[in-house]
Amino acid sequence: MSSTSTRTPPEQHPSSRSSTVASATGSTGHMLRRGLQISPELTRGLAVTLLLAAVMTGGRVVVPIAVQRTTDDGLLAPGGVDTAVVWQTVAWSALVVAITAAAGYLVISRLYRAAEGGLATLRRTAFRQVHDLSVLTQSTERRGSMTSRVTSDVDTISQFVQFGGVMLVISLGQIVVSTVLMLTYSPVLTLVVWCCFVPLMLVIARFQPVLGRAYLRVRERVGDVLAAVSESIGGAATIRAHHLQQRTGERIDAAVEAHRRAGVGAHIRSTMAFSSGQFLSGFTVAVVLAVGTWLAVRGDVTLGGLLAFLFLVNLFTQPVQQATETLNELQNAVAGWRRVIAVVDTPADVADPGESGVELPRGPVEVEMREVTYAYPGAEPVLRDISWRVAPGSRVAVVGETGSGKSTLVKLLTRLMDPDDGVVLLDGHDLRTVRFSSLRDRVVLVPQEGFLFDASLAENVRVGAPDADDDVIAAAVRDLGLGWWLDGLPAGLATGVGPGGENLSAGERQLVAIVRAYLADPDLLVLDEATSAVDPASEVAIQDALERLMAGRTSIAIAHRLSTAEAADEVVVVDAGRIVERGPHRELVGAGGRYARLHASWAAQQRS
Ligand SMILES: Nc1ncnc2c1ncn2[C@@H]1O[C@H](COP(=O)(O)OP(=O)(O)OP(=O)(O)O)[C@@H](O)[C@H]1O
Repeated sequence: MSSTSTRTPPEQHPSSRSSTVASATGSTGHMLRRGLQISPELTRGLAVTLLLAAVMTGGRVVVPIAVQRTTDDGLLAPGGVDTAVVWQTVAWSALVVAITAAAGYLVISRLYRAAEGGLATLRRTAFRQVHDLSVLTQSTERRGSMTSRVTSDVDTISQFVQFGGVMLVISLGQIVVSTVLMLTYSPVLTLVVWCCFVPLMLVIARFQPVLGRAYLRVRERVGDVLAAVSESIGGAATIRAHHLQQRTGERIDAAVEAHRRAGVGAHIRSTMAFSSGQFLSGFTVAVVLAVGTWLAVRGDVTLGGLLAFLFLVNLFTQPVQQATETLNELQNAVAGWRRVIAVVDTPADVADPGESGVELPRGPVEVEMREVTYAYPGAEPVLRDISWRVAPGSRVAVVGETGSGKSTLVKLLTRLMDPDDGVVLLDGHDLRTVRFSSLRDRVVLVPQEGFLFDASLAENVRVGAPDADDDVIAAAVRDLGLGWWLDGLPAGLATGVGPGGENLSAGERQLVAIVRAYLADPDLLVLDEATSAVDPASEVAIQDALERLMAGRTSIAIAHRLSTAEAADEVVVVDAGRIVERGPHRELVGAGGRYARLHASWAAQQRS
């Protein structure tokens, strides 16, 4: 028996045997559309935001117009300085600037709200999906890498959606508005401006996929760093015990170095785009000044027109430069989106039939496997043609050598995975047709290495029955004959178990698992017996509590202890993925086969 009982987790459906989560493929546009589909908050109220953004953009052209009017119609008016025109223009400009500022405030606050809402939904969706993926998919993806998909990859998206997306639209609007105004002042100068900038735009367009790949590499390296770090923290005790500090340090260094290189590569590429934008802005202003002065001397533009034009060039070049930066953010965001969407869109390979599924009635369960075969992806079958029936209320011990397929059998019985061939039945119903909610109520898996949360004992056992109050929990502990244990704990049920349950002994962790399972009150108990040794007194307490837990329920235990096999109604011997012997303990010992040999070695071990 082991440290935790968990209710069979909700898993999803069989179609795909692929167990890995890579990065989603598809064009930037496709990724954006899919991202917006997953987080509808990002586009909610967008029309109003864009309208306000249009006001904000339109308001920006007031300065060049004001400059032109005050210069040409005010300061250089044919009849001398016209102060009325100057004051009037200044007053109007002040009003428009105030409105523009208010619109800007509203745009930004609306964007932040939409972005935070959308990203929270994305995080939640991705996180739930991580739990819906089969154990197989979860175990093939390194934990840190999976964590980075749900956390830091989502953060990269936030920078873009908080401002970049709408900035791109505002920039585009600003380019159009300034171009129209520039045309009214001087078509020739407008042509000059566009001629300077078109090459940059073409370069940027060609550069985007390169940047996209560079940022995806950065995201992947972030995942690698997190995976290496979390593994080294999780395995700290083993690392110390085997003096692996140097090797672990080297692995982390290598991951950090790869991340550094990827980061520098991406930033250098984006800086090249940014610097070329800056260079071209300066260059354009210089050319406009030269050509504009020549046109002014010829009388083709007024002084006010030229000054206004220079402001407009600034209005034009600013969003073009901004756009290069925003496009970088976009590529970074799309790289993050690719990795998160890959999680969200990975077909969960064990599906809940949901409302249309079967609701199993309460009472001891009959379990049956019919010609079940299972192979892990890309490997030979580890279970072949297993046919087996467990009568309601009976107690079965599954034994076999290490690697024979016992744990795989348990995963199929609790629907952590589905078989490739054959069927697993509970009370005659194919497990695939049983609602998860019903499965969770009726079947409880007590894994070998369960998880204890860094919380009180009460909170940890409440995993089995979330609604149980302290009195119910205390009563359950006493029902299991463990009152002495509870009474001896420093703070009773409020005792903290520590991270991973480290404040408890191995035996006590097993007791927590038993209480959890008892509170869950299942009809079928699937036990993966712990191999860790405990002191004789704890062993007796565990055995006694287990007896009480199993009473009146069907139970299937992977047995590592002789006593469990001896007490079972039936022993099933698994060897190389097949059931090779089955029957009551005494009969099998008498038969002198594989079980008899296993039993003899157990007995010898116990004597020694
Ligand atoms: N996630 C996995 N991916 C690929 N192969 C796996 C996976 N899990 C188990 N296997 C392989 O399947 C075979 C059966 O493993 P299983 O864990 O079911 O054996 P077991 O009898 O429970 O062993 P033990 O008593 O040591 O726990 C082994 O060869 C193992 O290497």
